[in-house]
Amino acid sequence: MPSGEPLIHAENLTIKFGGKTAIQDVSLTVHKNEIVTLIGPNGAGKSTLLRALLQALKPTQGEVWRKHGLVIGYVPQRLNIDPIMPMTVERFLSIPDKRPLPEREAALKDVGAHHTLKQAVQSLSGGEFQRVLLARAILRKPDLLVLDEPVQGVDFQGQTELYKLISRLKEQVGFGILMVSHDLHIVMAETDRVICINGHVCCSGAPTQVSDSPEYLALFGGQTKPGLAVYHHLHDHSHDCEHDHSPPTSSET
Ligand SMILES: Nc1ncnc2c1ncn2[C@@H]1O[C@H](COP(=O)(O)OP(=O)(O)OP(=O)(O)O)[C@@H](O)[C@H]1O
Repeated sequence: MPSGEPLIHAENLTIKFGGKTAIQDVSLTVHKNEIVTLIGPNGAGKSTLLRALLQALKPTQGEVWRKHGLVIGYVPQRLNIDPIMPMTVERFLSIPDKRPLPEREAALKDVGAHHTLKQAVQSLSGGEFQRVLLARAILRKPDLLVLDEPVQGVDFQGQTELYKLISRLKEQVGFGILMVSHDLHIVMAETDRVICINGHVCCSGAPTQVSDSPEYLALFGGQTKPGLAVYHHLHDHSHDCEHDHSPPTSSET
């Protein structure tokens, strides 16, 4: 059981786009000092859920509760930087909130990317860019970090390093962390709780519980090269859970 205070709680969230149900009856809580990882196939509703938690999207049903005064640092899945207009990391870190330079430098040091300060954002490697995005998020001094696939485009070695870094930041600062990942194997070691969604919550629990479960083995048992395979939740297995596991369809309105 998580020992930290609850930071954010989603209660029975259902989100529909027109007649199409993206997520149905999804509940989750993230506490201080824990890492919760959301996994699920493409189109499972992970980003939709994050958007609702970030209050960028109003749920069709259900509610989001946040701790009073909660500050969230968000690392988006994609960020398009204009390739024509060079922008240094130093300047990038002052958007949208301008923090004093020493704070920006300290955030970059925290994520091991201080050397990039004067570099153009467009010239960074995938791993460096993810670290800079992380620095920008922690500059807000958040209680909760929300990371939508934080290692996208980063090689295997870099992914492991980034997850270790995220975990270290959690230990140092006591953030609550909610992240989306496709690569369960690598993220496992650094995660306190895994929630598998495919329109609804399929399974959840501590990584060891999940990884020992028949559901998990049916899904991941055959993967011998962690991190190299993209996770696909095929749903060609059975769960112990009693609810329906088919993805939501437009008829589920
Ligand atoms: N603004 C929108 N309008 C209509 N449908 C949407 C909208 N946003 C998301 N959807 C649909 O909701 C479903 C869930 O999408 P979402 O992006 O949340 O999935 P995801 O799990 O984050 O996928 P991925 O792993 O590919 O990023 C998809 O079927 C998607 O097409």
